[in-house]
This record gives sequence, C-alpha cells and structure tokens, in this order.
Amino acid sequence: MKRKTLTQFLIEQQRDKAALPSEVRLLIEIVARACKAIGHAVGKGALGGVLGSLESENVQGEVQKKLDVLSNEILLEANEWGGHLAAMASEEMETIHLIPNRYPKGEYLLLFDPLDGSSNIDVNVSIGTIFSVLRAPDEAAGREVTEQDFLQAGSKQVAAGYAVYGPQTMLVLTVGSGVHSFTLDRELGSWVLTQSDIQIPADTKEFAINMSNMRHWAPPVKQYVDECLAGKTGPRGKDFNMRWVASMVADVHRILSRGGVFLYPWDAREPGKPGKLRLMYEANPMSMLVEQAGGAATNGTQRILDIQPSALHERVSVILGSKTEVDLATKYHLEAKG
Ligand SMILES: O=P(O)(O)OC[C@H]1O[C@](O)(COP(=O)(O)O)[C@@H](O)[C@@H]1O
Ligand SMILES: [Mg+2]
Ligand SMILES: [Mg+2]
Repeated sequence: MKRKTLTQFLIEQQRDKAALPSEVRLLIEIVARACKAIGHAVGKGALGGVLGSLESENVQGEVQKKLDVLSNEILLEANEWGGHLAAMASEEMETIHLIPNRYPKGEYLLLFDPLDGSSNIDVNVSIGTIFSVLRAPDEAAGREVTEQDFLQAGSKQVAAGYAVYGPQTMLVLTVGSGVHSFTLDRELGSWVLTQSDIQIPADTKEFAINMSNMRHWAPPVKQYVDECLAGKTGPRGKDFNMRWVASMVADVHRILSRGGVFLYPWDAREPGKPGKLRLMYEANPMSMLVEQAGGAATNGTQRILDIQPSALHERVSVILGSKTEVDLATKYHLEAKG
C-alpha cells in the first residue's frame, strides 16, 4: 500500500481541490511539527522531567502543569518564525500574542489549547493539543490585529484539528472538506494518512459525561441521561454504555472513531459560568470536526459554530457527537426554555 504523508495530502488539497491556501498548508505543517515535539515530550514523562505542576495559575485560575506551559512555548516558538500568522491566542495566555516584527507576518490567526486533559498528564492517560485557524478580518489589513479580531464565530474557521498523545500519536484535521486522520510513524517521524472522510454514525449507544456532577445538572440534562440509563425497558428502548476519559481530545476521538455523544453542560456549581469548556480553543475546533464528520454540536439551544464570541476565554456548554443524540438532548433544552 502506498503511504500518503500529511505533506502530500495537504499539497493535494491545495492543488486538486483548491480547498487550501498555501499559507494555511504551511501553517498546518508547522502546527503538526510542534505537536510532534509535544508528543515527544509527553512520551518521555518522568524521564524528561515534564510531569507535575508549577506554582503558577493560568488566566482562568487553574494551576498550570509543567506540560501546559511547555506545550504552549513549543507552539508559540514554532509558529512565530513559520510566518503566515498575524497573531496567536492560547488557553494558557491572558491575551493575544502578536508575531514579533523580526519575523514574516501573514493574515491568519491561530488559537490553541496547548495541552488538553491536564488532569490525565501525571497518570499516563491520553492527552492532546487542540487548534483552530481563523483569517484576520479584512479591516485588520495594514494594522496590528487586536483581541477583537479573534472574536469570530466558529463557522468562520478555515481549519481545525487536534493531536492526541495516546497509545498512538495521531493528528485529526479538517480544512473544510471532511475529516482525515494521520498516525505518527515514530521511526520515520512523519504523519501518515490512516483514515479519510471520517463519518460519525447518527445513532449510538454510548454517552460521555462526568456523572459526578449529576446533582448539579439542569433538568434537560438530567432527563436525557436518566433516559439513557433506563436502558432497554425505558423510553429509549436500548441499553447505553458510558465512557468518560476526562480529556476532551480522547473523548472526541472515540466519538469520531465509533460514534457517541459527549456532554459538558452548564451546572449549578458555578451558575454564572456557561460551562467549563472554552469556546474558542475547545468547543469551536471540535464542533467543526464533528460537523464535518456528519455529527452535530450545540450548547443546548444553539449551534456552537453560530455563537458570536464576546471574549477570548469565553466558556460554553457543550453537547456534541452522533446527530440523533445531540438533536434529542437539544430538543429537551429547547422545550425547557419554552
Ligand atoms: O475533570 P472534569 O471536570 O471531568 O473535566 C474534564 C474536561 O476538562 C478538560 O480537561 C479541560 O481541558 P484542559 O485540561 O485543557 O483544562 C477537558 O479536556 C475534559 O473534557
Ligand atoms: Mg482543554
Ligand atoms: Mg489545556
């Protein structure tokens, strides 16, 4: 079998499908190279001194792990000199990072969650990197971009993807024409296309939610999960299985691989917060991937990709995955809203 590398795949997308500007192709290659370096550090674990926490907190008040900071630095450094970017934004940085004047600049904006699944770093469970690419608005031409320029709905993303550092290191990508996955050949150091046009089945018997928060959920979430738990003799007429890795990348990867539904809803622990997950670094890129694979993604009442962000670090409630399940959970939310 002839192997197709990420580079060949991207060149094909650019040439044959005209789906990809060359700047975005190069940008994705640089992100993929940075993910390789992060994956390498992850793989070293205690031997590389990368486990454990730092004294610092990020802008969201979360204690930073050494790998959160290291991964952020790797992505910043790789993409600064790579060009074609106007600026970057990260879950781990308070505000945007402009490309220094000594480097060539471009018109794209890169956003990332450098290390997703922080609670799993020290226990050797799959973690990942999530990224999203936007184009700076036309009115930003000729001036420095601002935080405001990043506040675009997820439907404007030109590319999105993630790397998952698990038993295999994989890169899952969309540039707006389907979802494709690449496995890192660790000996050769290259990303090899291992699945094209991934599709999420509309129906599933598997849900993913942190059940320990059940007592804090809103009634529509409780109703949806109760009906799954009722199994064959309940209203759904089938038994459901449950999985919760607690790394969004790994949970979404499972859903892209065999279907399922993922929920991280609003809950009453912090009622002022719309949810735990971040719109710009987590929900938007994952929603683009899921929709491109035939699934759906909502915040309970609205398509996630239609949400107009009002802040860089905005949080959001997330329901995504197999369409039939997302539609049903969304219906319960809309009914409750009246
Ligand atoms: O520990 P909880 O509350 O179940 O939350 C798990 C969720 O938190 C996250 O780890 C948040 O991401 P970070 O690790 O990037 O902060 C998601 O990956 C995951 O889905
Ligand atoms: Mg995350
Ligand atoms: Mg993170």
